[in-house]
Amino acid sequence: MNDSPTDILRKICDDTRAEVARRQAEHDLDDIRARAKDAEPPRGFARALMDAAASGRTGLIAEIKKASPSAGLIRPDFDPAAIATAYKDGGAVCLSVLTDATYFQGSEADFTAARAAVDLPMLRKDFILDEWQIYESRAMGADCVLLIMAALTDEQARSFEELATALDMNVLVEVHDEAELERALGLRARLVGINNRNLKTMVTDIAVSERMAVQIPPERFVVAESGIRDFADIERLKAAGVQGILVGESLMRQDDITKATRALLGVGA
Ligand SMILES: O=P(O)(O)OC[C@@H](O)[C@@H](O)c1c[nH]c2ccccc12
Repeated sequence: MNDSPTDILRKICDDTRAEVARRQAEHDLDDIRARAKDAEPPRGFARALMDAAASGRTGLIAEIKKASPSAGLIRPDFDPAAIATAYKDGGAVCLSVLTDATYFQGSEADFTAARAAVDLPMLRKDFILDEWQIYESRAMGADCVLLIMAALTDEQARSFEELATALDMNVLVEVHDEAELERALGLRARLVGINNRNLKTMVTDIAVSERMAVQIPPERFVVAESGIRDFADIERLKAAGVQGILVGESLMRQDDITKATRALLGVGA
């Protein structure tokens, strides 16, 4: 690994730790645990994806993303509830909502507004570095959390997965290369996400998913993430064994999100 101190992921993680410490000062562990216990029951995230795949469709996790470090502001007229509804009408089976404020201009309010607008299972998309954030995710109503192998030790990944599972959430484990994949396969998570974006260079290339999907054993469910733009991309990914996709930017840039989502999935209007 050639992690340098200027590595963007490292910087995001440092800032996230500081931000989490600020929030922990408002809600300590007992408090956030109690809120997680009282949260609305989980919606089956992995099940929704698997049902789609079982009926021959590529399960779309559509992402609500206002801005990103690589693209800057993506959607100025940002209404998470309206976008959630448009995604659902377009055929998304799950939603992902960025809650990181510093780099993605997201928030917990975006997440809860989207969740209230639709009945789709919800991924809380953030940089999870502390068990406190797992309770926090369930407390806001998350049905799935993302665990980024590049940001975690094996021990952290294992214990976070165990906690998320105990709270009845699913886990999407994210990998970008073979070394991370090998570590991820040591976990129990069914859902393995291959991030096409190189977090050091910010370049996306769906060939990363094509190369890696074939290395993932059939009992796992393969999700390709980032840089997916059209139906031709999906056909390429499907041919490589990808069963689900996570798409944000290319849909968030469209005026008519429902229409764009249908077009992406190759569904007639
Ligand atoms: O907007 P895109 O290129 O369609 O990508 C979506 C999603 O894969 C991307 O937002 C993402 C994948 N892994 C992440 C980890 C943190 C933040 C963001 C991400």
